[in-house]
Amino acid sequence: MEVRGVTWGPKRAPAILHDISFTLSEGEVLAVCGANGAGKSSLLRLLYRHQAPLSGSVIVEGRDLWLRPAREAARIVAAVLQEQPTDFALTCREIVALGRLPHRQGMGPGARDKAVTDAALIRMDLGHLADRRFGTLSGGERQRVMVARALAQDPRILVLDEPTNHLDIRHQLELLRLLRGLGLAVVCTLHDLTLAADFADRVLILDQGRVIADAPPEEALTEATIAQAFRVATRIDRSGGSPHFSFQLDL
Ligand SMILES: Nc1ncnc2c1ncn2[C@@H]1O[C@H](COP(=O)(O)OP(=O)(O)OP(=O)(O)O)[C@@H](O)[C@H]1O
Repeated sequence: MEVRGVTWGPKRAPAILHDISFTLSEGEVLAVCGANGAGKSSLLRLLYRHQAPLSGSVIVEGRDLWLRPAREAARIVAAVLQEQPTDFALTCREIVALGRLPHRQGMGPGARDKAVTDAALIRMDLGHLADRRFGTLSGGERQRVMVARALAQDPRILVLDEPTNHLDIRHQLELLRLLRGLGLAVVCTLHDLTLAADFADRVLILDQGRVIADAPPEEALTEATIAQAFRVATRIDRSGGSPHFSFQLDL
């Protein structure tokens, strides 16, 4: 994926994203970090073909994402969003099976659709919940269903908005390890800088809709960039295996 100079903002309002460019290679994991309102979710919406950039382009596998039909784009890019389906009467399996829609031939699901749906349920540790109604699941279980739906979509690029929300520590680590192991290009927003440092190949930091860093975690997550992006004083202890961040309000 190649993002070339994209700008976006709501109609008749100042721009929110300013001239953003970056590339994402196969198998690479990119964490997008930044303060509340920095533009992370807005940027992600351009990547899964939900919103078109006002200028610039998102090129996927050599072609502008917006020149591809929606169904074709959905076979390439899958998204896990913060908003979840409101159709609480559907079972887990039915929601995960929705991920197969861009691939389906003919009327109903075929044998491959069923096999891929089952594999995604198992992969997200949801086998025992497959026939439960979505509305009866806990927040973390619902989040895992949404990731399973995206996996069932069998995409080449996975875009996730705060995927670790609602997950306990074990499920956070399991999810991030799973994402790393998929071999897909992954873009995800993360508020937890330690998780971003441990899990991402690259960290892109947004500040007021502009990229202020796009580099491997140890280069991107510095005391200076964190101070600029989050308006907090930071000390980073890199003496252990993972960096340890401590924060103070006073700059
Ligand atoms: N459709 C819209 N109309 C007006 N303002 C919008 C719209 N979409 C986003 N914004 C504004 O753009 C800014 C960036 O929003 P965005 O949701 O991308 O931030 P974020 O970095 O994901 O924040 P958070 O960490 O709080 O989720 C915010 O100030 C938001 O209010």
